[in-house]
Amino acid sequence: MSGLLIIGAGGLGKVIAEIAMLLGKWDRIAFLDDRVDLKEVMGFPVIGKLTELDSYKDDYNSAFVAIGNNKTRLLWLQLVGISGFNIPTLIHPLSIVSKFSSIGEGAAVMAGAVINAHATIGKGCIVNTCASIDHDCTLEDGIHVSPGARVSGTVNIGRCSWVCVGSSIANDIRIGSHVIIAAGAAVVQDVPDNVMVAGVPAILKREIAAGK
Ligand SMILES: CC(=O)SCCNC(=O)CCNC(=O)[C@H](O)C(C)(C)COP(=O)(O)OP(=O)(O)OC[C@H]1O[C@@H](n2cnc3c(N)ncnc32)[C@H](O)[C@@H]1OP(=O)(O)O
Repeated sequence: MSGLLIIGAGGLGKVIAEIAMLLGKWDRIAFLDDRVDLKEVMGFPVIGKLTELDSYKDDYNSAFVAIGNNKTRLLWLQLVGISGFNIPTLIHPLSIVSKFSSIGEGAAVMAGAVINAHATIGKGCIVNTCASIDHDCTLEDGIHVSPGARVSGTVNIGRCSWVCVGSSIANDIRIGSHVIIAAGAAVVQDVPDNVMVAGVPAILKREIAAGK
């Protein structure tokens, strides 16, 4: 047994802590969070700030980044790797994940999610509650597929994109990097990099400045 440090004690951190608890692989779980007043979440201690990461390496050999912002999550994932922590993949026991799929380090699959055969999920991705990723999809690093979103077969999604709650993507579609697909959208054609699309069918709503 060993220790798991969860980076970020917000909503995502809580869900991650519960999955880690259910998996039973760690004998202690703690958070790092920059809110000075926060001392405990769900019975797990908040033991320090994010910048203090390195000082906890002796007591916690694994770390998981639970930061909602996709770019920030990937950045911290890189830092956690450089610091030499093990980076687990956290899969809720009540999700359905094909043995023919692959899921990158630092990614999480929440309760009720389904990942079908030959889907590839990148590092630091979040497949949230009851979302589905169908066969032959490729999700690059740092993507968040929000609760109840549906990604049909053979869809490619670029780095750090956000598929918002309840949206759907038709099969054989390419979604660019740093894209936001708004809540409830139905995407039926390819989407370029750095845009927000919304509606049924989804149309371009605005551009997103590169790097945002
Ligand atoms: C466990 C969890 O909680 S995980 C988190 C889950 N959360 C989500 O999935 C977030 C869902 N949020 C949304 O969908 C939001 O609307 C966002 C993030 C897309 C808003 O993005 P923004 O770029 O800030 O959109 P903004 O408010 O500037 O709106 C831009 C335009 O898009 C429209 N728009 C925004 N969202 C939607 C939508 N879901 N459907 C249709 N149109 C929309 C706006 O009305 C506006 O239209 P207009 O230019 O014609 O007036």
